[in-house]
Amino acid sequence: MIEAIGLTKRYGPKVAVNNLSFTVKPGRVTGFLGPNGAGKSTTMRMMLGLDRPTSGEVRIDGKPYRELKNPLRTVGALLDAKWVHPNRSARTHLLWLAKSNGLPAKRVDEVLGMVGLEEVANRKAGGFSLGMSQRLGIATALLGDPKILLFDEPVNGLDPEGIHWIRRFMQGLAAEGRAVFVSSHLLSEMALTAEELVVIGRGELIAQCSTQQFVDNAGTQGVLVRSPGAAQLQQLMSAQGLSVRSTAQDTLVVDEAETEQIGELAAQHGIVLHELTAQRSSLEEAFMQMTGNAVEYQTNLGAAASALNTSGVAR
Ligand SMILES: Nc1ncnc2c1ncn2[C@@H]1O[C@H](COP(=O)(O)OP(=O)(O)OP(=O)(O)O)[C@@H](O)[C@H]1O
Repeated sequence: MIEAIGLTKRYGPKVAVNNLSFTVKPGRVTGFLGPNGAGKSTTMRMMLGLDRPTSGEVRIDGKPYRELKNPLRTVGALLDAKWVHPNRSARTHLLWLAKSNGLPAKRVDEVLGMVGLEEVANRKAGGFSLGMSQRLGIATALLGDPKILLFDEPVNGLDPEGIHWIRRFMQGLAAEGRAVFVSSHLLSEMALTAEELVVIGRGELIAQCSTQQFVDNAGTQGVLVRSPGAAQLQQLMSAQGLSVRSTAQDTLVVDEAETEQIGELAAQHGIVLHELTAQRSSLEEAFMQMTGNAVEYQTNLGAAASALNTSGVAR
């Protein structure tokens, strides 16, 4: 299990990560979601002891990374798939790492087999495609058979087959009881991969909840109404406390409303409707709105938070 507690990182005046607290539990894939520049890589580096927090701490099985007796046997990480000497073969790279960390050489063939690189194991890693490099990075992370795995944007730049393979592989690792923490800036990708989400925007926590909860709440609901009696209907809806905007002479958009409610109101007052359509913004749009605007534009904080009206959500 990983616990981030009040984690903060400043680079001069820039606050990259701000008072971030969350937990990563074993037996599931936890997605670490946030747009580019949100602070995901900085957080992961602090988790691995590669960057020192300005304040706060990360505990891995109750201890900071630097106090782990056998770090590679506890935590495996893929931060940068191209971090391999280009003239070394995949096998030599893994053997060198295994040797320098007191791990048995036979583990190298095991991990090469797990990621499907046996046939190219003696080729120079410099000539590997991005997908092969990612597999080698994953093999490296698995070398110490760790219970905790961190992957930073592992599917970036991969083709659909590579993405599918990594997704299934991470889910398999979680099914073995490992804690898998994987970052991405794509909600659609994480919705398919992760069971739990930690969502950040501009360095701050927006939500930690199940993916299902997040997806159910992320798309804001509205209703589009077209009516020759739009002006009268707008007055009636405003009187009921609904937020209504007129987008054309006969067209209204009502936030956070249900079609039934509006249809019944119109019927009660004999107002003719030409159209009554439920609208749901796309998940990715809702996510960008929450993570992009929530922190920078304080006036939008309420709207962003109400879109996520769940108990596991930061406000
Ligand atoms: N060494 C550094 N010095 C100054 N600013 C930094 C440094 N490292 C990161 N930052 C800034 O901190 C913020 C968070 O960066 P970080 O790379 O952690 O975000 P990210 O969510 O991983 O984004 P990406 O998906 O683009 O990698 C960014 O604004 C970045 O410019």
